[in-house]
Amino acid sequence: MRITQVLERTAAMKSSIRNSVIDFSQMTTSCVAVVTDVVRDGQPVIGYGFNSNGRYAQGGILRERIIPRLLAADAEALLTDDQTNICPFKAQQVMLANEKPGGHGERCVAVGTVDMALWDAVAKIAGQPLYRLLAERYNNSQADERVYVYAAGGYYYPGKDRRGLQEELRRYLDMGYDACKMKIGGATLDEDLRRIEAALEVVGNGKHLAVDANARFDVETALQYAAALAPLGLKWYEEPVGPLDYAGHAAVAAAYEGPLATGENLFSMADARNLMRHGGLRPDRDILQFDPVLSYGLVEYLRTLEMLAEQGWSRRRCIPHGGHQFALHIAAGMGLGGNESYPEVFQPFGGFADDSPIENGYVTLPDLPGIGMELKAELMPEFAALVAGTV
Ligand SMILES: O=C([O-])CC(=O)C(=O)O
Ligand SMILES: [Mg+2]
Repeated sequence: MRITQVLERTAAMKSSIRNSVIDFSQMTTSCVAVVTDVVRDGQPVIGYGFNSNGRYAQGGILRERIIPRLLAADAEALLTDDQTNICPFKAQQVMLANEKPGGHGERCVAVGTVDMALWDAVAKIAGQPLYRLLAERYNNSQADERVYVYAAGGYYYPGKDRRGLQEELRRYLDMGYDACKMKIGGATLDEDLRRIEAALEVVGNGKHLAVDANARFDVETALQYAAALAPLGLKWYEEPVGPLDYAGHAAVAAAYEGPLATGENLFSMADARNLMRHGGLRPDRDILQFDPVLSYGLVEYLRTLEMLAEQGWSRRRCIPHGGHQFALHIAAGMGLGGNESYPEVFQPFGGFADDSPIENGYVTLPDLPGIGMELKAELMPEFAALVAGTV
């Protein structure tokens, strides 16, 4: 068997929402298809991937470096030793040939996007949903049959008032979510506190509401917010300071008793390890949000999970960023604490399979081999446009 083509295109992921640091009016993502000569049900197996959200499309790096390396490799260099399936670990070595360590830039996103498509193909070739394959290979066959998910939204957008925020969060609860996340840091502290109060009226109490500052604050402002948030007993306070400011995280953790969440902008096991070594985070309460797609893919994420175990952290503290089905499978297969969900934003990439209702904050995974992109009707045209006429 061999990989016959690796296709990529840029898709729009834009909307008028903004968090405290960026708006998403120009946001894009790369869609990737890994085409193989393996035939299942009369069709060649194709794996699909996209680059999560929050980082722009990676077309240049994909076209100039990553894809040519894969296509130039001997077929066997990308396969398992018994030659029956693709080996994402070997593929990662090929994709990262002649790349220096550290300073990850955006290549980690490009590699992670292809990695998603490779794992989709691997699971389809094996005839299994990805989460079951992962559980069998890496988690003593202990898959979670349902995964905790929370509804991320609560963005700022033009004309949106507190009532608009309340209506949005109410829709999430009506869909079956039991917790929501909203943005802070894009308004004054006073206005944010009024927004949070309005949100709490809908969700009931702080246990059902997380807030996300998107790394907007310096340490002093983060501490001011921490003091104001402390009495609310929130689910978590996310990215209070810059992702690489480990001492800043430690200062906030020392002052704020409630759970902190962070990690979506750390893009390698080595960066995650620095956070664990120096960020003052607490294994009994804090949440780690490393996104497997933004950070070199599942191959690297497995290294990160190993590192966390060495540092004495349970995998249940991990709730990945990105609201994609890939991380949902990883959460179910590897026994993570849950996964983010974007029920309304970042469409058509946000959200899970069309027929997967949320019940009391949990979602079950479809039985289809692979990741299940095919079960999200509005998403598939993004990939179909990529492969049309090529297979
Ligand atoms: O607004 C964003 O960039 C997304 C984000 O932080 C999240 O999902 O936690
Ligand atoms: Mg965030």
